[in-house]
Amino acid sequence: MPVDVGAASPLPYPGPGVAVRRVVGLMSGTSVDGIDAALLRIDGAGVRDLRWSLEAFESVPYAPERRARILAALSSGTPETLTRLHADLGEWFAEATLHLLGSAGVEPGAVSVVGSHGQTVWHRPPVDGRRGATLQLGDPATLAARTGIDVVSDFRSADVAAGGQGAPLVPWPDRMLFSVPEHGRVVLNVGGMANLTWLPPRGGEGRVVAFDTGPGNVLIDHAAALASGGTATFDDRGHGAAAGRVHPEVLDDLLRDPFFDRPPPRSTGREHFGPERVERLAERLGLGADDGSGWNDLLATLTEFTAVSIADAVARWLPGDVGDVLVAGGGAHNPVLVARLTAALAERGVGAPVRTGSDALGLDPDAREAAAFALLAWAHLERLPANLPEATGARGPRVLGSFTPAPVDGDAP
Ligand SMILES: Nc1ncnc2c1ncn2[C@@H]1O[C@H](COP(=O)(O)OP(=O)(O)OP(=O)(O)O)[C@@H](O)[C@H]1O
Ligand SMILES: CC(=O)N[C@H]1[C@@H]2OC[C@@H](O2)[C@@H](O)[C@@H]1O[C@H](C)C(=O)O
Repeated sequence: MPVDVGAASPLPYPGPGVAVRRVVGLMSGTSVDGIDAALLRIDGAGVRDLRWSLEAFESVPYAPERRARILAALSSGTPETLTRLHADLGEWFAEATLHLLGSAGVEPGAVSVVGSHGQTVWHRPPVDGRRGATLQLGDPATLAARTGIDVVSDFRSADVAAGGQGAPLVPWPDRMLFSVPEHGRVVLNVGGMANLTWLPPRGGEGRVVAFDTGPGNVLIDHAAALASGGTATFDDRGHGAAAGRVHPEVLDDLLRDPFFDRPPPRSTGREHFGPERVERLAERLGLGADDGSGWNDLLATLTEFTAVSIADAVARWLPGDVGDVLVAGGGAHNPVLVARLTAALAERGVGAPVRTGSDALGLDPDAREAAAFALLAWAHLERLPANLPEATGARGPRVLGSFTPAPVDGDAP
């Protein structure tokens, strides 16, 4: 797919570049459901004549004990458990990369670089003049050693060091992947958190607007886990929510969160919208282990909360025409959430079609973030700044990521 992203690199292009690259992108998101791995083929050396195609994609779910370890480390990790997890995630990311390449029949030697987002442990945006801080785990040296491929990781720190939020970072790839000349559009990710990118029509005036809307599936997931005694990790296709009734007063309280009044740039994470909130709500509603319909009401309330907070953000903060809303991320698999979002948008005067699926996006919606980190790694190799300061609040454009070379003589275990 040819793209013209409109903005040339503000930095000098360093050299002739490499005409065709294969690049792997890895994402372990705030849902902690698994590792998404995408293999992109990128043709062209500069940003203006870039062509790309998704050659392979795999989502490798975390085994329950691995997921439990990550969640425990995120909520109450010690220096030791976090350090061990950093090393182990490096091994797991390498496994996922080699598995992806094996399935695609591509030799590691044919891959230029792996762009590895890592697992966010903590994300503190800048507030009241205090700088932000963010940390993603997943040792890049281990990943480079096991795969024999150079790695770009730690994508958020340069933006944070420049006074930015360090998130969202998908807007730059989004502009390449999804903008169209005919109309403006919203690309929405409903993962653990939810974030959106508003793209002005390609080639026209207007700046990209992007920010975190608030929670995605994180609260719904935790309610589903509590409701099932730990056997479920999400509300499959929204069945629980569909069977429940919204608690209007709980919904109002949730929507009163000051985060929603904060204008962009803004970002958030599990530190703010996390499982503890659900535990407090379950206590407030007096939900016991066998209270099936009570849990369904909570699932309905949290699903409504997620949908309404996204629709409010679209209606409140976007500057221009919304021709359509493309939904990516795991939330696209929840028809109840998508239906509630469509209705909430219409209630706010946004009648744009809400579209899910590969036909709408032009690639597998579950692959969007992993593909984005492949493009961000490519941008690093090309020395292209890839944060959008208007989205993150950074003082200026920055080349994102840290480079870890693979050992020259290989180092497989
Ligand atoms: N069949 C389904 N029914 C309902 N929800 C689903 C289904 N499949 C996936 N999901 C939801 O999608 C979530 C995973 O989404 P995704 O992989 O996009 O999140 P992530 O990348 O971890 O998050 P983030 O984008 O915030 O980093 C699951 O935790 C679940 O809530
Ligand atoms: C700190 C962090 O990991 N943030 C994630 C999270 O998941 C969704 C939303 O919150 C987004 O801001 C971000 O990820 C995407 C990939 C981004 O940076 O664009």
